[in-house]
Order: sequence, then C-alpha cells, then structure tokens
Amino acid sequence: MIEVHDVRKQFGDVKALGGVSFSARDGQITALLGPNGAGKTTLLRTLVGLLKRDQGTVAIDGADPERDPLAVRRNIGFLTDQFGLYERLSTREYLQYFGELNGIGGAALKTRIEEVSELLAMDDILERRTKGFSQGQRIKVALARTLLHRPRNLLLDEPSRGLDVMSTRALRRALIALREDGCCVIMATHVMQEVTHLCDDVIVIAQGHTVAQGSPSDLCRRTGIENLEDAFVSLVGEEGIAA
Ligand SMILES: Nc1ncnc2c1ncn2[C@@H]1O[C@H](COP(=O)(O)OP(=O)(O)OP(=O)(O)O)[C@@H](O)[C@H]1O
Repeated sequence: MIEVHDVRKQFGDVKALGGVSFSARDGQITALLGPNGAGKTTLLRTLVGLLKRDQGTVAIDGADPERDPLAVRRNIGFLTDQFGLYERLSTREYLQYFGELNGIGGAALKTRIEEVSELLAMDDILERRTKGFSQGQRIKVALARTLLHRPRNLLLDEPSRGLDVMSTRALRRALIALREDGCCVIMATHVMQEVTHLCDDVIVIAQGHTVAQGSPSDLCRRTGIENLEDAFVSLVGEEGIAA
C-alpha cells in the first residue's frame, strides 16, 4: 500500500510537484496518467527515496523512504527510464549480480532467475551479453531485475515503451500475476488502451497536482465522456492544464 499526502518538490524555479495526494492499494494496478512534464517521474523518484521531497508525507507499507530507506528498498521495485545495464555481462550474469546484492544466492537465485525469465518471456536473451540489446530487450532485463527480490510494491515508469505486441502481452501477464499475488503496482504510462484494459485505478496529475483519482469507468462517468482518452483530455485541459 502506498499513501501520499501533499507531496511537493521544486527544482530551482520549476515547481515539479505542487501538492500530490493519493493512495494506491495492494492487489491493484494503479495508472499514473499525466501530460508530458506533469511530474510523474519526479513523483516516482520521490516515492522510492531517490529525490528528497520539500514537503508532504509518503508511506510505503507504512515506511517513509527518507526515514527508513532500507525497509522501503526491500519492499519496492522501481523501473526507471535509466536501465543501467552492464554491457559486458550476459542477462543471467547481470541478474545474478543484482540478486546477490539483494541477499539472494545459490539455488534460490537460480530458480528465481528462471521464474522471472519465464514470466517475462525472455529465455532467448538470458545467455546473451546485454551489449547491443534492443529497447524492448533492455526493458525486459531491467524489469526482471526490478522483480527479482519479490517486492510487494512496484513503481514502473512507462514499462511498455518500445515493446512489441508479444512482449507487451508478456508484460501484461506479468502485471496481472503480480496483482493476483497482492502486490501494489503503480505504472506511469501514456498508453490509454493499456490503462483501460489493465488498470483498476487511475491517478491523473497535471502541472504537479492530483486532478482526479478513480477507476477508468469512474473517470468516464465523472466527465460524462465515454472514452478514457477524451475523459483524460477533459480533466487536464487541451494544454495539459487542469480544468
Ligand atoms: N532534475 C531536474 N531539474 C530541473 N527540472 C526538473 C528536473 N527533473 C524534472 N524537472 C522538471 O519537473 C517537471 C516534471 O518533470 P517529470 O519528468 O517529473 O515529468 P513527467 O510527467 O514524467 O513527464 P514525461 O511524461 O514527459 O516523462 C518538468 O517541468 C521537468 O522539466
């Protein structure tokens, strides 16, 4: 469970987050929707403790990422837009390295690597060095790393960008399995179809503020608009400014 209240973050003169509040429940996939520059990545980085917030409270299963970073890190997986792959290592070696850093080792790690590899349909790249990997292959490796330590909370920054149809389906299956397992998943995305088909709840942010939260059908009902993309545009305004 992730609870956020009145989180604010400024970079010099740029107010990236001007007061974001929401809660994301376990066993649900929550979409983070917002125009470019709305503050989604800043919010995710703040939740995971990579950025210090200026104001507000954050609780990841009750723990504050600034006061209790180790508890939060154990319990969270974060897929960023910077994958940080090591090109000289094969996918398996890379996952072994990060598994060991997370305190998993031996047979348990070997089994876990097989599990995430199957979950993400990435057997074909397991023994290959990551140098030269395509965007989709790189995302898969980074996502596998994110899932390795079985975090109960997952923060994913545009996880489906660059994935082909088969890989997108593998990602969806993986996210559904995590939801069934009771994980709390927050996913920043611009793909409305993904939100409509996959997400239980949607947080809409614009210009660093929470504009709305509800299921896709709630948001459509609230705006009186049938299609989620149009409902989203109506909520944030054509220019990305909250209506
Ligand atoms: N390190 C930084 N220094 C200065 N400004 C920043 C920094 N990081 C983010 N910003 C600014 O904060 C605002 C929010 O950016 P952020 O990357 O969080 O948006 P986003 O919603 O993830 O956008 P996108 O959909 O384009 O990825 C933007 O105006 C951005 O330029």
